[in-house]
Order: sequence, then C-alpha cells, then structure tokens
Amino acid sequence: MSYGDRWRLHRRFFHQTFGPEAAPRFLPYQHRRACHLLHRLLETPDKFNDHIFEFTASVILNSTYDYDPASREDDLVDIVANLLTIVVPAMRPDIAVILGAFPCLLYLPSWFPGMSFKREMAVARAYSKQYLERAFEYGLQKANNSVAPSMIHDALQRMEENKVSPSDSWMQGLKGAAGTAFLAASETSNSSLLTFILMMVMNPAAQGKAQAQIDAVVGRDRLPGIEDRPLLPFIDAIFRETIRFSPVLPLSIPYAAVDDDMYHGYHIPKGAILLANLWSMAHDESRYPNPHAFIPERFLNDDGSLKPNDTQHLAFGFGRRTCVGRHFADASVWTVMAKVLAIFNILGPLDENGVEMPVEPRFSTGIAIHPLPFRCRIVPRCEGMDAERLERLIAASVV
Ligand code: HEM
Repeated sequence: MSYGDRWRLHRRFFHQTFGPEAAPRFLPYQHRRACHLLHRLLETPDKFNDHIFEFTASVILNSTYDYDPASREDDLVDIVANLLTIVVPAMRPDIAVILGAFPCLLYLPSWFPGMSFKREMAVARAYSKQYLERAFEYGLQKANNSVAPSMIHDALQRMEENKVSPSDSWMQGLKGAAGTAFLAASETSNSSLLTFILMMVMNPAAQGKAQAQIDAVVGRDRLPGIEDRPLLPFIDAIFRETIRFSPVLPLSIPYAAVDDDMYHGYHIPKGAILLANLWSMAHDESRYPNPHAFIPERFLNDDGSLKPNDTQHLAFGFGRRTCVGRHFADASVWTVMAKVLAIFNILGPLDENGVEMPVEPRFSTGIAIHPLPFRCRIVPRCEGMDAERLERLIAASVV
C-alpha cells in the first residue's frame, strides 16, 4: 500500500490496538492461549505445527475481532489457513521481478504453463472475501455487545468518543486493516515459533541453559509469566538469536521509491523496487561472528545480563514502515518460548533402533520463510506430567 491517507488510516487502526500502551491489554489472553498450547502439546506432541498455528491464529483473531476459536478446526481459522496455504508460497520476489519486467505475461490465460498462480489467486480471493466479511460482521456484533478490547472495538470507541459517525470509506478501511492483521501476524509469528522449536532440537545445550535459568528463577511449581521476563535474560537471548538466525521476512517487505532520489551516489529512479536485505544484516560477520551458528550467548554480557537490543530491526524492519504489531508479537512469542521450555524437553526424532537422529535445518523460500516440516519429540520434563498436574501449575501461575 502506497504512502497516503489510506495507509495512514490503516496504520492508525493498528497503532490504537497494538501500540506499546495498548498491546499489554491482550497479555491475559496470550497467557491463556499459551497454557492451552501446553495442553495440546501434552496430548498430541507430534501435531506441534497445528498447535502452534492454533495459538497464533487465536491470539490475532481475539485482538482483532474479539473472536475466541475453540480449536484448530474452527471455521474461520480454516478459511484463513486455506488462504495462507495458497498466498504465502506464491509471494516470491523472483516471480514479482519477472512479472514486473514483463507485465504482458500477466495477460496470458491461466491454463498457460507457468500461469497456474492465476487460478490459485482466484481461489485465494474467494477465501479472502469470505474471511473479510464474516470476521468483520462478527467483530462488529461483539464490539456492540461487549467492552472487551479489539481492533474493531477500539476504532468504534474512538469514533464515539470524538462524536463522529463512521463514513463508508472509514468502515471499509477498518474492515481492510482488520483483515490484513491476520495475514501480517499469523505467518510471521508462526514461523518464529517453528524456528524456535527447530533451534531447540538442534541446540540442546542452549535449551538446557534456558531451562536451568527458569528453574532457578521460577521454580517448578508454577509457569514463567511475562512479569518474570527481566529475570530470564537467557530466554530473550534465545528469542533474539532465533530471529537473527532466520529472519521471517529475509528481504523485509518490498518498497517502491515514490520519487527519484540519490543515495550515496546511487540514482534511485521513481518506482524502483527496493529490498532491504535483512538476511545479510543478520549474518554480517563483523557484528555476529560465526553467523551460521546458533549462539544465544552473543546477546549476553559476561554477567549474564542482556546487551542492548540491536536485532529489533532484523525481525521487524525499520523506519516509517516498521512492523506495527511488534509489541504484540514480542509478547506472544516470548510467552510461548518461556512456557514451553518450562514444561517440555524438545528433542530430536529417534530412528528404528531408538537412536536420536540429527535434524537438518531446511527453510522454505519466498518473501516469508518458515522451516520445512521436520520431526521432533516434545516430552514433559517432569515424570508423571498429565493434564491435571499441568492444570495445577497453570492455576498457580500469573500472567
Ligand atoms: C514475529 C512476528 C512478526 C514479524 C517477524 C514481523 C515482521 C514484519 C516486518 C519485517 C515488516 C516490514 C517492516 C518494514 O517494511 O520495514 C512488518 C510489517 C508489518 N507488520 Fe509485522 N511482524 C510480525 C508480527 C506482526 C503482528 C502480530 C502484526 C499485527 C498485529 C503485524 C503487522 C504488521 C503490519 C500491518 C505491517 C505493515 C506496516 C506498514 O507497511 O506500515 N506484524 N512486519
């Protein structure tokens, strides 16, 4: 979306709900869904992919529409999952460059070899419309009947406070911004959490250090919560190293120059597409020695405290377009990392002789990347951990 009134309106909707002062209102829900995720992992650990998706989908649906999906099989979650399955692999900068250079290719019919994406996009458009309308209708109803915060509720409340009646274009803007939230939030948070699981399988020593810190600070009788965060710097170090090791959007989101410009002697013509190479920044050897190794300690001082955060932009971009959901995403991802490490060991899969097998890190390609399917074992750290015992731990915990 180009810079302009429409973008400013969307950005305002996001900021009202996900800005640094507003985002903490969702901490109780994020905590509740992270605890729910622990139950799911205890029941069916092999389905960790689905469970993580259920977590990321529910926290964003709740904060946008005040919607609380009962399970991964929920109708609305299913529609957006289908949409993402088509759209995410299709968003490839290489294809965009070819189509940008030869726009006439876009007029080829969808049955033409290489043009199947046109058929897929028609299906995606139908899912997208269905999602936009149904979720928005639900959000409006909830906003009229409840005081729970959500993007829809916040926006309508602001209008009411200012005694302004929403215009049609404003309502369309709100519907669009709310619809965007799912696309922007779920694949990115999902990918960060799957990369975290993969990194834990591959780096048992880092996992052990994090668990030792949780045990020392929180003990074994309750779960870590966001209020423990300042005393758990190793979890933050793992978080930072996860997003450095594999930034979800390695080339950020493509920009286009709105005018001719000169930058360090380079002429940038109006309309040129600019890609910020976050991947290269994250693997710059002068800042991150041995950049292809997973070393959370690189973010810690000798006394174990956290160094100043220099990785924010690697995951969340920078400037006017910096990720507007970063405070919300940060809390979601941290909460899951800390709770999962407190309860489970994340281990490599076993071969037929019961010997642990190494796992190769393999990632998808495209504008948003995620680990390709991998196997692992997620087993409780405490013997005899069952749903009842987990529930007691949850009851003893605070947000
Ligand atoms: C770990 C999770 C997330 C990651 C890694 C991430 C990353 C990013 C990045 C790299 C950008 C591009 C920034 C730039 O162009 O410089 C971006 C933009 C954006 N993100 Fe996120 N994001 C995450 C979660 C979220 C969440 C939870 C939301 C909404 C609640 C969100 C909403 C957006 C929006 C709306 C934009 C476009 C901003 C604009 O163009 O003005 N993101 N995100």
